[in-house]
Amino acid sequence: MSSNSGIQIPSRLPLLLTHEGVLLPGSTMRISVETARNMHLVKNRLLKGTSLKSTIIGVIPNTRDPEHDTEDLPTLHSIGTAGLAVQVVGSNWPKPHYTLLITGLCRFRVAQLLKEGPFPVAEVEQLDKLEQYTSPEEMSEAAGPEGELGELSKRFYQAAVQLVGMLDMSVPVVAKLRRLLDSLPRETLPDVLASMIHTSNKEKLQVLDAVSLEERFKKTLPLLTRQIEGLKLLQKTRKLRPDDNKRVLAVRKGGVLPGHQFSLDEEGEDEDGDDTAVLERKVKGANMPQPALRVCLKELKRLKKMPQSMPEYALTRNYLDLMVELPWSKSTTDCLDIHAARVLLDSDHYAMEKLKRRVLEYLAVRQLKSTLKGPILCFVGPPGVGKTSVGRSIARTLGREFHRIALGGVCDQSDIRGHRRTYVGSMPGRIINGLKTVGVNNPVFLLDEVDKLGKSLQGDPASALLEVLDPEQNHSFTDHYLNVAFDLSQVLFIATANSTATIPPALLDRMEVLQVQGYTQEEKVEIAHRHLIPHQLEQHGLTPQQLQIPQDTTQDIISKYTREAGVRSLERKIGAICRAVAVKVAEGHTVTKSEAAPAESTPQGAEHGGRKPAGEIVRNRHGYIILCTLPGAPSFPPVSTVTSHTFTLPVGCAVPGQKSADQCTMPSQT
Ligand SMILES: Nc1ncnc2c1ncn2[C@@H]1O[C@H](COP(=O)(O)OP(=O)(O)OP(=O)(O)O)[C@@H](O)[C@H]1O
Repeated sequence: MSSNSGIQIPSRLPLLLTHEGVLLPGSTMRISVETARNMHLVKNRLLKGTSLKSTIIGVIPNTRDPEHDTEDLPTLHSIGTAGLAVQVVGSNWPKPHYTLLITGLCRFRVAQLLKEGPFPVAEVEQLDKLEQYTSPEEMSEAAGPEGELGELSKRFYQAAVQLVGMLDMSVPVVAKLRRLLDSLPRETLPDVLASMIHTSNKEKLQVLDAVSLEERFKKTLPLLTRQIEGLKLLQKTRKLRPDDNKRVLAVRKGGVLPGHQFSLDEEGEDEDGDDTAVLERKVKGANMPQPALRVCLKELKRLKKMPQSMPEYALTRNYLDLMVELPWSKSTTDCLDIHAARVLLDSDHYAMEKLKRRVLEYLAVRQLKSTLKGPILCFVGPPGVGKTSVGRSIARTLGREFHRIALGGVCDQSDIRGHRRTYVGSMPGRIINGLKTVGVNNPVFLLDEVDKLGKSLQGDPASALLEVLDPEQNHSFTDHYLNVAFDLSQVLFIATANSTATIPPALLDRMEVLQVQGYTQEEKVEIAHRHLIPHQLEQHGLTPQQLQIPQDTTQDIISKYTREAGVRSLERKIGAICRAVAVKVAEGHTVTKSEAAPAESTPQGAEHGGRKPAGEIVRNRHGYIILCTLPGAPSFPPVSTVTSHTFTLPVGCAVPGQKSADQCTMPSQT
């Protein structure tokens, strides 16, 4: 249907190729500008042009697979829609990006491609009549009341009225749509309705290609009927099960209403409605206290009224998601068996009697009084004495969740208390985040390195901790982001510090300080053999048969290789030994007869006067034995003194006379 009368579009149009759908005349579409071609069009034509003519562009559906779209121009679909760019939104930072709002005017056919770059320009032939106004009567007259087109347009109009009648007329946009149906020329109805109802891109493309009006009516009428049937089914399902939103969704997803593009119809609103309905159910089922529930319901009400495209929608949604995820009344049951707790604590850590006693006391009182508030303990001691790891062990003993909050270097109070929601990128603080992570309201929170909190212009995090760590106040801890109180009284807070000197007095006053002393040499040897060596062997995939470390060797490592109150370096040294042995094991060294011969008979043994040189790993029949780790120092005990009873490791021992000549130097720690 060529147009000779009415408004004419320019005969040369710049072309915008889009993957984002099919623009039909009479509808408006938002198109994101991504390709270099389209970017040039926006920059050189839309942003530079000053006349109305320069805002008219040709929109052509890009039928090439977006995954394989390249710089070169694809084969152009022969029919496109001339559109008016009514809005160009975008920014040049961090990289140029634009979004166009385009209103479709009429169809055109690409007559000839005039240029390809930087953006394509084509000579076009206008296919639709573009007039200011054609009344429905004029249209009927033109088609003739008895003509097939007249009949088709009448049926189409009636179906459209039926469809709109099924929607909720109290919604302003629906009422407007009803008025629009009467005022629009009927020839425009197929395009307008096809862009509103659920149609796939392929179906829209067929409507676009239907140049003859009759064909267009024929193509869109079944789509309209399908939408009506879908709505009927939806309404029937609702009547049957008014509350079962899932069923409604399933009906939709089942293909009654295919396609998932933008539409003004009821379904779009429903999906949104379902989403908020699910959220509402979650809010009501989150068992939150009344004040928090009130706030949530208020926010939910606002959310329902907000369009999804509004930035605040996402913020409110995130807030509500967090609120429903928080463990307002979810807690774990404490394991109050004192005997089992004692065994567990002893199996995890050697010594540390004071700490263990305090935990058992807490357990005992909890047995007698179930509403006991969580104490706030502060373990103070030198690095590596097991303050952090005992915290983890306490959580395990109590059967509670464990969460560690590293406070070293934190200098912003919003790290603890969160940001107010008015800030861009606002987040809850670490306490609320931790609760969300563990999902229960009675975890063990380890506030690690509380003495290393910093101060800055962003406030003093130590002051923010005052409320958290005050048993009298923390039942109503208010994070700035949540803006409602959360009860922290069941949380067991354990702080760790290397020294009390840098802890602000007000904070220190709220905590029960338990000093953890450094270990004696004997204690370290016990810790090494009970915990560190088995742990390191496991970490390096070695068995106790493959590496046995005599107590004398451990003592030597402790006294000559480590100078510390804790056992961290000791653990590292043992790790280094394990790595060296792991290399030997991986190389597949097998013990030969000569290797198993007594060391005294070997030249090396003689060279050292019967003593092993320093820093050696000596292998026996069963595996490897570390004799000494002192490089060059002659003070380690001769192998003959290493007997089975000197081993703490349960399996295997060095048997005198099985020393090997296959020796290597003690690995340096890496
Ligand atoms: N008494 C002990 N029994 C068993 N293992 C221990 C003992 N003391 C320390 N350890 C071990 O020492 C290592 C270091 O401990 P941890 O990290 O808890 O030290 P810390 O006191 O928290 O140090 P920092 O103050 O530097 O944080 C851990 O692997 C831990 O298991």
